[in-house]
This record gives sequence, C-alpha cells and structure tokens, in this order.
Amino acid sequence: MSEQTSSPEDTTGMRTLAWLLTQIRVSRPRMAAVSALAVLATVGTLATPIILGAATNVIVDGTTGPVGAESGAMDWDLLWTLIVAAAAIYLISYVCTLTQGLLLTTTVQLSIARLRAKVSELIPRVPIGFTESTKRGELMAKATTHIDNATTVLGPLFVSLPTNLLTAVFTTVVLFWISPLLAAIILLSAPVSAVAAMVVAKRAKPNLTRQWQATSSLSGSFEEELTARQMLKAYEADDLVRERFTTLNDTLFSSMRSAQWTAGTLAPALTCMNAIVYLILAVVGGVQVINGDLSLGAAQVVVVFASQLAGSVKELAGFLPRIQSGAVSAGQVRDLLQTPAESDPAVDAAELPVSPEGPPRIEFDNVGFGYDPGARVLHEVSFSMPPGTTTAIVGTTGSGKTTLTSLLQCFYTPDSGSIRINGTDVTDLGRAGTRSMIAAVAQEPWLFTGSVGDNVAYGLRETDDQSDAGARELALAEAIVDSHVGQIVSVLPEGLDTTVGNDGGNLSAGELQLVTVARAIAAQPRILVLDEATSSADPRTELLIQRALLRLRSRTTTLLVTHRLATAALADQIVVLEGGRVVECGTHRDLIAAGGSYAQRCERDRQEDVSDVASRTRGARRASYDETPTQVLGRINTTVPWE
Ligand SMILES: Nc1ncnc2c1ncn2[C@@H]1O[C@H](COP(=O)(O)OP(=O)(O)OP(=O)(O)O)[C@@H](O)[C@H]1O
Repeated sequence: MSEQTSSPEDTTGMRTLAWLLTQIRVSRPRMAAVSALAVLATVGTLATPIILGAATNVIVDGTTGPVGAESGAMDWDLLWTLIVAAAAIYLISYVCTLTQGLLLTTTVQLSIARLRAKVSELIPRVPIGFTESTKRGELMAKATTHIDNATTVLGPLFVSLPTNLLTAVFTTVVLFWISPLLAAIILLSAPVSAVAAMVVAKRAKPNLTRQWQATSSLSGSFEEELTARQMLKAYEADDLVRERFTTLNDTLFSSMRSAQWTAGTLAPALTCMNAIVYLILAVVGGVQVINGDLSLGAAQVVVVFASQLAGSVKELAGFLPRIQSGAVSAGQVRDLLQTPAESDPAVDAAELPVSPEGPPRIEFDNVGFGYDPGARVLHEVSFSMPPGTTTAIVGTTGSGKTTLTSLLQCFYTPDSGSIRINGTDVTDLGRAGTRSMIAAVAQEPWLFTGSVGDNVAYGLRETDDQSDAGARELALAEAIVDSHVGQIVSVLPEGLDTTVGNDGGNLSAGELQLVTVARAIAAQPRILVLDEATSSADPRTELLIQRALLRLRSRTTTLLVTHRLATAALADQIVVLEGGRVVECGTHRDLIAAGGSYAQRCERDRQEDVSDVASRTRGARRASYDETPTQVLGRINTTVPWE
C-alpha cells in the first residue's frame, strides 16, 4: 500500500485538502455562517480596544484635562455610553464565538461520520486481494485516527485563517492611522516572523509524515500481536515482538519529538521578538505621550493592537504545520478511499438464461490463474460438478485448492478459461449474482461478537416466506437442528444466548466450525463451499458435520476442500490437484483402482495408521479406504442416512 500522501507537486497538501472538502461535502452555508460568526466576533474584539481607548481619553480629559490643557469636567454620559457599548460588543462577541464553536464542532463531527460511512461502504467492495495484502492495523488507523486528524483542519481553515487575517490587516491599518512610527516599529518584526514560520513549516512536514506513518505501523503491530498472542507465547517470541515494537516506538517518538520541537521553536522565538518590540514601543510611545503627540487612549490602543497583531501572526505561523498535519492524514484517508472497488459488470438479468431451481451444475473449464503476473497457480483446470453432488478437492499444500474456491466465489477472476454455473459464466452472472447462490465455510472460522444464535441467524437470507419473524425463527431452528449446533449449545452456560467473540471466545475450534457450518446451512445455499471446514474437528464433531451436510445433499452442489482422505472418500467425486493441475478425477473406488497418486497417498496413510498403534485404538480417526462410505460411517458406530 502506498504511503504517498500527496503528489510531489502538492507540497503544501492543498490539493489533498481540496479533495477532503469535496469528500466531506461541507455545507457551504454552514461554513459561511461559521466564518461570518467568527469574523463578527473578531470585529468585536477589534472594536473594544478602540472604544476603551476613547473611554480612557474621556477619563483623562475629565480628570487632568487634555494633555497640555486645563482640567475639564468629566463627560459621564459619553463615558457610560462607551462602557455600555464595549460591554454590549463583548456580549455579542461571546454569543458569536459560542454559536460558531457549536456549529464548527457539529460540522467536524458530521464530516468524521461521513468519512467513516464512506470507509464502511467501501470495505465490503474492495477486492479480497487488497485486504489480504494490507495490515489490518494500518487500515484501522486510516479509518479512525487519520479521519479524526484530517477533519481538524476545518477549524484553522474556516475560523483561524479568516479571523487572523482580518485581525492582522485591521490592526495594521489602525496602527498606521494612529502612529506610523509605532506601526513601523511593530511591523519590523513581521517579515522575520513570516520567514521563521515558512522555515518551520518546511522542516516539520517530513517529520509529520513520518509521525503518521509510524502511528499506522504501530497500530498494525499491536493488532498483529494481539491476534497472535497464543502463538507468540508458544514460540516465546515476545522478545522479537518487543524488538519490533521498540523500533517502531522509537521512530514514532523521534518523529513526534522532531515535529513538535520544530513547530515548538516558533512560538518562543516569536514571543521573544515581541517582547523586544514591546520594549521599544513602550519607550517611543511614552515619549510621544509626554510630548503630546499621542493621547493616552491612543497609546493604549497601540499596545493592545500590537499584542493582537503579534497573536495573529503567531496563529498564522502555526497554521501551516496544523494544515500539513491534517493534509498528511487526509492523504492517508484518500489512499484508502481511492482503493478501486471490485468491478462488477452490469448484469442484465433479463438476458441471462433462466436457471432451473435447485442445485446447479458447475463446470471449471480450462481455468488458469495467478495472483501475480507470470506466476501461475492454476493451469487448465477442468472438471464438472453435477447438480446435487459433492466434489472433494485434495492435493498437497499450496496446490491451489483454496484458490479454486476463491475463483468460484468471484474473489478473483480467472486469467483464462471459465467457470460456469448452469452453463452461464460467473462473470456474466456478476459477483453479487454468483455469491447469492453460495454459502461458504472458510479454513479460518469467523464469528462476530454476539450470541451463538445471532451468528447462526446471520446466515439466514431474506426470502419471501421468511420475511416474518416466525418464519425466520423456524428456519433458524431448522439450521440449528440440521447442523447439530443444539448439541454444542446445550453445554454452553446460556445455550444459544451464549456470547462469543470474533475469535470464538469460549468455543473450541471444532465447536466454532460447527457454528459456521450452521450459519452456512441456515443460508439454504444452492452451492456450498467448504474449505477445510472440518480440519479442527475431532472425529465425532466431524461426523456431526458430515451428517449435517448429508441433509443438504439433495438441494446443494458442494465443493469440499480437504486434506483428510477419509472425508474426501465420502464425496461423489474427487479431484486431485498437484502444482495447480488436475492430475486425477473420479470416485474414491475409481482412483483406488487406478493406482495413481491418490491411491498411493491412501496407502501411505494406511501404513502410517498401521504402524501407529495409538491411531488404531482411536479407530474412528481414519477411514479404511477400501470401505464404502456407508461402511465408514457404520464403523464409526453411528447411524447415518446415506445413499
Ligand atoms: N493472496 C495471495 N497472494 C499471492 N499468492 C497467493 C495468495 N494466496 C495463495 N497464494 C499462493 O497460491 C498458491 C496456492 O495457494 P492455495 O491457498 O490455493 O493452496 P492450497 O492448496 O489451498 O494450500 P493449503 O492446502 O495449504 O490450504 C500458493 O503457492 C500460495 O502461496
């Protein structure tokens, strides 16, 4: 995944921010209101020093008289008018600031919610290859922290920028109007501040980028560590993990420190410069007041405006680093949101041949595929699955079994050849059309956090006759009975209401698989894909699963990936894959009779069983490959309806 956050020419991140604004669809009237209220409040804070300066002059005139003149009478009416006006302006400014703050907060939160919604809409549509090749923690950071940080640019953009620009311009004009000499002294520092701000922004940018990249990597590392907790303990790999963590943590620490230090040097430097300017101002201004060139009120306005101008310059100088930090995060969010979604060709249902009800015929016709160009995983794979039958795919590790199931589910598209369901190419059926027929149980069972019942009900598809709660409950009950989940939940403390986490929590691996099988059965699929669905199950649990699947036989065409030849032996046909090629295909009896690689593997397994006394006592663990499926099940001492 690219860590590039903005194009090389977009050094300030402005294009990225422009992109962000189009994505969050900030309401223009709302943001105009935010800016207008902020400007109004600023006008208030700029007007009050002038009014208070005038009030000071009224007091001076009323007590000592104008500089160089006789003491006069206090103009109480004017004084009170000025004081009330200043208080009213303060109050209005307060209300404006409060309203603007509330509006801005709502806008920021709305923007965050919108971006999250976009991410949540995108995730189900991204290609499986993308989620497989991206660290989950990094994705999480983009979907949470980066969204939050990106939207913090709204405040600086719509409030800080206009108000500080207004303050800077207004105070400069008024200062020149009051005393060009004092204004010139104050403004001497401006070019220095601007240059300092630019240098700081330039130096902070790479550190900010590094800081956010390190944050993402650290989240990814935490996620991996938590997921593989048990494994890490088993391999005593904590030191290795700690080492990786320390490296990432150090990178984050140093990049944050550099970014903060670079940005942090600006404020003290500007404060120091302002202190010097104040000193000069105090001396020159004092002399002007004593000489009668400046009223005391005007001097007071100069001091307050000098401070406000310095504050604005400081804010404007800090604006760039804040915007850059937001732009870096916006770039990360953009990377995520611009991930191309799975393209599904427009499917004209009317033009598709009418597919008969019931289990379909599936054909793999010369299918070739590779994840990476030039590295083929499957070569001219051809076999046909008659309706309502079970086809077992066996083969060595990495021979392409799971890849076949992924192609059938349209997670990837074959590079050559085609997969047809009832004669129609799955690409013509479309991803959604194909997947609507399929229920799959993957190698890694997955449950969401909730009750066992909810997890099974998750598989239920909304059909006309299931639209009411009663029918859904009935379908759920059927799935639970068919899948024998009832036997599992009976030992759980709260039965079907037992809460399980996404890692299975309190269920064993075999029980977990049973629940996922129940979920697949609840979906009443026309096609069932089982990828090592019984790999974690003990022989008894495996048998329960087999029995559940038998009940589905008449209404489902099943593709079963397994390493257990005993499980494969029960299928209607067995496809043997070696190095991505079909080397054998037939029934268990045919393949044993043919004496090919399947028969040799069966023989090897049998000899291993014979030499393994313990396995013989276990008995049920492996089937004898000369037995019929009925005999196999009979030997395991259970009555199963078969054939
Ligand atoms: N997402 C992927 N990206 C790149 N290569 C992959 C990906 N998934 C699998 N492969 C490669 O494709 C080949 C076939 O993998 P596949 O998972 O289909 O084998 P398999 O027969 O199911 O193996 P196993 O029995 O171990 O589950 C392997 O060499 C594997 O490394």
